[in-house]
Amino acid sequence: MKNRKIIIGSRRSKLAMIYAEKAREKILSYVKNFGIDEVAIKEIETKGDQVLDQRLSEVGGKGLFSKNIEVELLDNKIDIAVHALKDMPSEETEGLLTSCFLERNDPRETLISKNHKQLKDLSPNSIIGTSSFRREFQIKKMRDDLDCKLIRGNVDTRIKKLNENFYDGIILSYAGINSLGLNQNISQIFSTSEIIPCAGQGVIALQCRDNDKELIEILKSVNHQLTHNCIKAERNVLKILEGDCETAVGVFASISGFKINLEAELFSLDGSKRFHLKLSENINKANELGIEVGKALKKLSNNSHKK
Ligand SMILES: NCc1[nH]cc(CCC(=O)O)c1CC(=O)O
Repeated sequence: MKNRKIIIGSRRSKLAMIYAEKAREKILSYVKNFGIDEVAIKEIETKGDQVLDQRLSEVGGKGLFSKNIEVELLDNKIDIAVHALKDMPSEETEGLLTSCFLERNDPRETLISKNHKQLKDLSPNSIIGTSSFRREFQIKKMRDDLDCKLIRGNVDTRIKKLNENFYDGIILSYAGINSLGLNQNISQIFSTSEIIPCAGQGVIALQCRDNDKELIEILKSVNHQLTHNCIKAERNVLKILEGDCETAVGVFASISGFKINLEAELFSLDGSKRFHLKLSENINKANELGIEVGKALKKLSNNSHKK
């Protein structure tokens, strides 16, 4: 390939731009081998950024953050779309390919609270800001007196709303806060078993057109294989459950030696029932493990997780 310029498209938010820059640097460290001249970044506004007063599931569900960016990719206006994997629907858009993932950032969930209190020390009936049913049910599992209220917006907007006393605490991912350099706000970090993250949390995904052979080759060398194995397992659980943003499901895969461990929990639609599973497989069976756990959870829930 000669003198090709690559354009990366990403959401306009500060965090998305940091993710795009990470992807850019990673690609640049490989391009010498591929004859790429320049890697540019283009900011794209998405519906998920525009509508800030409703739950994502109410605005229109799947792909709110990714759709506009995917359209630009299909229209040849950009060459690579960078997404926070957890914001992507579990089914791939026709004509596109997502098979390159950067090494996972810290996948854990954190509490940011007034006066740096831990969850157990919050006053009775405190208000937690989250727009995710998964986080709501997981928090209530630990403290059933707490009240969860909708919060939307970027990470910094959410912290601002906490400081304006609309909430006593908010739950955010470590990866986002850390990437923005806002760690000093963190009051508590939960282990991935205390609060099982959502599938793909902390993973940056690079998507391209499925017929862009040159780029597919480059992205193959950029891809972090162990992360790839983990998210295959995690996202297969979502596929089997046919979940959307309203599905309250935590899924987390980790590698130890030649094993891949998958822990998952699924809640019924009203949050009253919890189904939990933890299984291990040989690392080259990541796909199968995800399917197995997904099917087992589906059976346990007897479709109580769906409308
Ligand atoms: N849905 C919002 C979102 N999408 C990606 C991240 C950052 C974490 C990540 O990259 O997985 C966040 C914020 C959060 O959950 O704290």
